[in-house]
Amino acid sequence: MLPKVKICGVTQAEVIKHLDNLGVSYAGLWHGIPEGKYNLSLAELTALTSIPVQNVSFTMVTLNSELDFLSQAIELAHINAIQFHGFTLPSVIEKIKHQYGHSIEILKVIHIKDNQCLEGGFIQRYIDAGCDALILDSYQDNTRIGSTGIRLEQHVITDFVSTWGNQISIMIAGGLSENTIPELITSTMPFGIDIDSAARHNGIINRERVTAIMTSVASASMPRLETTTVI
Ligand SMILES: O=C(O)c1ccccc1N[C@@H]1O[C@H](COP(=O)(O)O)[C@@H](O)[C@H]1O
Repeated sequence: MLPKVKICGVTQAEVIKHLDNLGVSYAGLWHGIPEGKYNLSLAELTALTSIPVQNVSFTMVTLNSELDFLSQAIELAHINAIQFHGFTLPSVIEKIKHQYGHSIEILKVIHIKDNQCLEGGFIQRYIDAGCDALILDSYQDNTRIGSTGIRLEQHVITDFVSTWGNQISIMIAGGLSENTIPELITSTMPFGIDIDSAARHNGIINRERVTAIMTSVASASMPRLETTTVI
């Protein structure tokens, strides 16, 4: 199975249609990211998630852990998944899962700084709370919580996947592009990849950029043919 692709920070209806046609699995829509450059109001989130799609899961990306805020978005917009960025408590995830069950997929970002996992002691609790997948991403500080441009070192990814990959699906984020995807897929074959910056041209998500990413994922995932030398 091909790794799933999430493209993050969508703000336009036309982009949703492109992502859906290109076979992208998750469209990340920012809501509850104060002053975030792609942040959407509830009305904008509701409008974008009303577009009919075949493939894409509408994924609300948020730093907000307040239950009233989350419930309002779930009940008014047509979201399929929530990506909790930042330091959400496992109890919040447990409550959302308890209330909405399988209708909302939960992706929890696990932040890596200087090769250390900042939520190291919480991973089992996130899994037990009902998270569907974890996203490993690089973290700099409170002002650069995502899109840091810092790629995770391969040994950090390998260690994490070998420790937790038998319990939960793992996605990888952090400065990925069509140039770095092949190495990641060959060495790790993650459940999914999460991309923001590399999907853009002049700051706008671009069909050609996403096509390059999808092509890279598909070709890197093809089984290699063994060559036999006949003497
Ligand atoms: O980009 C940000 O500043 C940001 C802020 C709050 C939540 C998420 C944010 N970015 C997310 O980081 C990953 C990886 O992006 P990239 O490919 O490294 O540019 C993605 O989910 C972004 O939306």
